[in-house]
Amino acid sequence: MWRRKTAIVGLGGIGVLIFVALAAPWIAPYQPAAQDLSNILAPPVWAGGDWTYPLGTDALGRDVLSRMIYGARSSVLISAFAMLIGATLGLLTGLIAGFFGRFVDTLIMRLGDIQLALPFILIAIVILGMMTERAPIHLIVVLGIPAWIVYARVVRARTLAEREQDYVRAAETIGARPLRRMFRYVLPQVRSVMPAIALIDLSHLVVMESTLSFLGFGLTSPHVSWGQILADGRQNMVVAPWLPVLPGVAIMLTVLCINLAVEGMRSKVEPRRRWWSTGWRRLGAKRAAPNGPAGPEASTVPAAPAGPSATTSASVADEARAAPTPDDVLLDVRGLSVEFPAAEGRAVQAVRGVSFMVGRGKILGIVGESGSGKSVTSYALLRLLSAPGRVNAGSAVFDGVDLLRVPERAMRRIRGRRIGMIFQNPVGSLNPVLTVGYQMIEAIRTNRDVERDTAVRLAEKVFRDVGFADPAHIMKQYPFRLSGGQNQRVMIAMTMAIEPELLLADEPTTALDVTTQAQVLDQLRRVRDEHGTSIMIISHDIGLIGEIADEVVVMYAGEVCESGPTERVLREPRHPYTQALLESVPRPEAGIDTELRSIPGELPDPTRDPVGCPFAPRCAAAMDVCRTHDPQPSVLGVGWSAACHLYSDERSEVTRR
Ligand SMILES: Nc1ncnc2c1ncn2[C@@H]1O[C@H](COP(=O)(O)OP(=O)(O)OP(=O)(O)O)[C@@H](O)[C@H]1O
Repeated sequence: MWRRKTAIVGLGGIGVLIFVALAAPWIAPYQPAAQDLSNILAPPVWAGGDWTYPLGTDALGRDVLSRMIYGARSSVLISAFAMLIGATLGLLTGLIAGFFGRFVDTLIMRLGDIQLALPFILIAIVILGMMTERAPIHLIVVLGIPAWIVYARVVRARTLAEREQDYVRAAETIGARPLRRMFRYVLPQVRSVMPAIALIDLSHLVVMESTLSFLGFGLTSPHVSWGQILADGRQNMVVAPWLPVLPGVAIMLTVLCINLAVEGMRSKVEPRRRWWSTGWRRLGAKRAAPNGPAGPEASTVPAAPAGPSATTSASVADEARAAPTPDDVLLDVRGLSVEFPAAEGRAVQAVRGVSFMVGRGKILGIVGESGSGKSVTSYALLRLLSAPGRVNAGSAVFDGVDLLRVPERAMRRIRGRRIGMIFQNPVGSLNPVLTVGYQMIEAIRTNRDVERDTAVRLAEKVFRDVGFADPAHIMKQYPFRLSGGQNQRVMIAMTMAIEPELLLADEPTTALDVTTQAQVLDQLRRVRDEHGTSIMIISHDIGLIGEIADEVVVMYAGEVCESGPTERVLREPRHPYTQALLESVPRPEAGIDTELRSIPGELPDPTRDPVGCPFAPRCAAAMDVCRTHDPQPSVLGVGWSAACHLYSDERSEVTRR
């Protein structure tokens, strides 16, 4: 709200300035060079002068008000046109450098470096000093051309990220020429950075133009600029102090208004800073790049959906994909595949054709050992994969919207606001230099249109809800002053305050002691029960998933090996991997003497496409077919399936080892 108000003030000021600049010939009472020699250094009205010259006159008897008005005209026109030249050159060169890369990029960027190393003001003085007559066009060219590098650097960086996007590659495969790809696919994504840079550049140009005029290298008479008025006024500062003050104040107010407008525009052109932004940062700066599947033309690999519609047949899976998602399903992920291209044309296949559903108001647990693809799955859903990771197949329909294909702008409105995330390391996910109260209020106000007082009250309420007896005290604390459990509860409180429909919790209790773990799980249940939030919780601890989840998805080597209602899967695990996972954690019903077993062997090399079942080399029940054929999910009960040959129709034809 505050940001919006300051932006309105800034834009209002700029609007007034533009009006004055354009209407100068009509609103200025005199010509700027007209002299009244009988009224030299007449004082302004507040210093005893009369209304003939409201701002007084200068040493040549010229009306200061008229000169200020015409000065605004010069300053605005010169700065605006110089900005347009710089922005156009910078946008084109940045786009070309980023898009074509290699030699072109090196050449353009080194030219930029050379230019930045040169003292701009001295060069401008030399060039302008060689001219006896200086009109606005001369200043526009001298100020405008060097500004290109400011734009080019930012545009290049954006272009570098954007050209890697699958939809740009897809355009290439359908034959779109480079210039078309550059202007039609990349340019619309990168141009959003321009308004904010242009405004910053504008304020810089206003100051530069005034500085050059002040130094005597600006416009020559009859043109007038604020810098010139300032320079003239300096000579009579003792007898007429208002003369240098008036243009000084005008320059200062102009720069202030532009900066206020920039501040407001930042929220429009940059992704909004959210409470979890530090969390994203933890994942690596490049994660924020959108990485949906390869555009509308992307092929999707048929994959059998798990859950209620899981079958053994790919064709039935296709039918299921076409079927509308039931109303009680909030998130429907089908055939999700993610890869990380590696050296020598290889790729880490982190997630392979994963399908699952998250019901409204339900908790889904995703379990599997380290490296099984759990986290990558959740990052893919939020389109926060670290580069060069990309989704190469699948869909993830969240409340009717495919998260993997929705435009990035719409995705920004979904992330945080509709889908929240809790990270493994809560301390690292909070900004260490801001109090948790500040971060909480910022989170609320970024995502909900409420006044500060309301946000504070809401913050106190949710902090109380997550078990802080004295919310006011907690809100004054910095994250490092709180324990891991307290920080995790802060993160949960932030999520509760924003009330997303879906909460992704990646190992939310890993760093916590058992008592605090229980408290955090309790909080998550309360979020579900009181707000109806659906939760997708990721853990390597199947015992923990058993405690909290309604449905469970067991992942191994990037694939779903078993999924279904938690109670059934944990009571009668069918997939040998699920069984092995359960045998590796203590269970109350197993008895005190039961020995915990570790799973022998290790995960297969993710850069190699596994032949047959990926778990076969570690599976005590492996059969010959397991080493040659990929098992398809077999339905075991309502919403329960396992991808294991033990339950496939062919099992009678194969020999147990
Ligand atoms: N940035 C990356 N570059 C290359 N490979 C990656 C990258 N991030 C993840 N992977 C690979 O993706 C696979 C799945 O990783 P993921 O982090 O999803 O596993 P996980 O089951 O969440 O494990 P953990 O519990 O340890 O986080 C692993 O083989 C991992 O090496």
